[in-house]
Amino acid sequence: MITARHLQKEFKTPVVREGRFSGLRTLFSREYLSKEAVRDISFDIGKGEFVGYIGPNGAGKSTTIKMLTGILHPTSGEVLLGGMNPHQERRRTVGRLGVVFGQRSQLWWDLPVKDSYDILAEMYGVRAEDKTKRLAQFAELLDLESFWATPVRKLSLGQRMRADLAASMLHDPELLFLDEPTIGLDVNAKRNIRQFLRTLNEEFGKTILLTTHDMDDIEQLCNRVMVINHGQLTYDGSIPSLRDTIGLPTLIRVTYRGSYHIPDAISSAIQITGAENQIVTVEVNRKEWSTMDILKQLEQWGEIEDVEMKEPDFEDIIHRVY
Ligand SMILES: Nc1ncnc2c1ncn2[C@@H]1O[C@H](COP(=O)(O)OP(=O)(O)OP(=O)(O)O)[C@@H](O)[C@H]1O
Repeated sequence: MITARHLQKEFKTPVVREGRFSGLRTLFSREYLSKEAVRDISFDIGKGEFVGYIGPNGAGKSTTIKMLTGILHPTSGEVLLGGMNPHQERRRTVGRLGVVFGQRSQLWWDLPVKDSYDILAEMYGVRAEDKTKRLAQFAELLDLESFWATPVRKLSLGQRMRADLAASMLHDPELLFLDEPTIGLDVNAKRNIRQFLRTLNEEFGKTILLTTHDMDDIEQLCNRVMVINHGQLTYDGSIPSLRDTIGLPTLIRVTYRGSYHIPDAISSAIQITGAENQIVTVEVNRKEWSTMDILKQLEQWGEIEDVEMKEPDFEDIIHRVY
């Protein structure tokens, strides 16, 4: 569905001159600073995948998305969306993709929400009956009707995001690019948006590429994550294998019934981080040891009453990757 081959983007900005007539001298300057925003990125995204594209600020995410959607021309490399080059075959590819930027709206600020849909349907050549059918579907899934007639500028952020998502899907694209769709939203609004995205992916079979700084979005929605840092792809795979690669320890809290005894020599795979009253806390690397093996060890120390396990937070894992 999406193919990126050796994508590169270098930005050249003129060196800013100082002193008298600095603006004019900068304008005619032949000296440039170059910035390699994206360096030799390649990947394939198949139909129906839900992929998270993450990385620290300035890593090159937006630049990649702009190249994928045909807004920016790569310095070198190739992008194909469903076999088409989005830059050269702009009109055809635009019809197959939907884009949502959390920070910007594609709706008309002073018009009621429903008027924006009329304009977009016209622009994309959506037939009247398709528009009615899809809007009825989205109205139900996103509860649009309560602000149907409200001018976009008066919508709350959560309402605006729901309205924008419906707008991006009005022409029924197969591919959806989302840039921070839950930014600034409260817990409830985030949940609604995530549910809608899940429905689009699982029930409508849409292929989705999601850029976000919200790791809960990634963990809850994506079956694959790509990490970009300093313009390079540093990880591309599933979340469980990312956990394994980073290998942060799992925390196990064991409550013993009665007395227990921690032997002097224990496996180096187990680190004791606390032993107070009846509770012993250990950190274990589950890459080296299975849960059963660890529990068998802990059982030898005393009679176990209760066990609690805590996997490393996804945020902590990502912190290691960045
Ligand atoms: N038009 C441009 N001209 C010059 N440099 C640019 C331009 N657009 C982006 N850059 C630079 O390219 C690098 C990557 O920027 P990009 O916006 O792709 O990062 P990002 O990963 O989307 O960051 P964020 O998470 O902050 O949105 C940054 O150093 C940025 O300053």
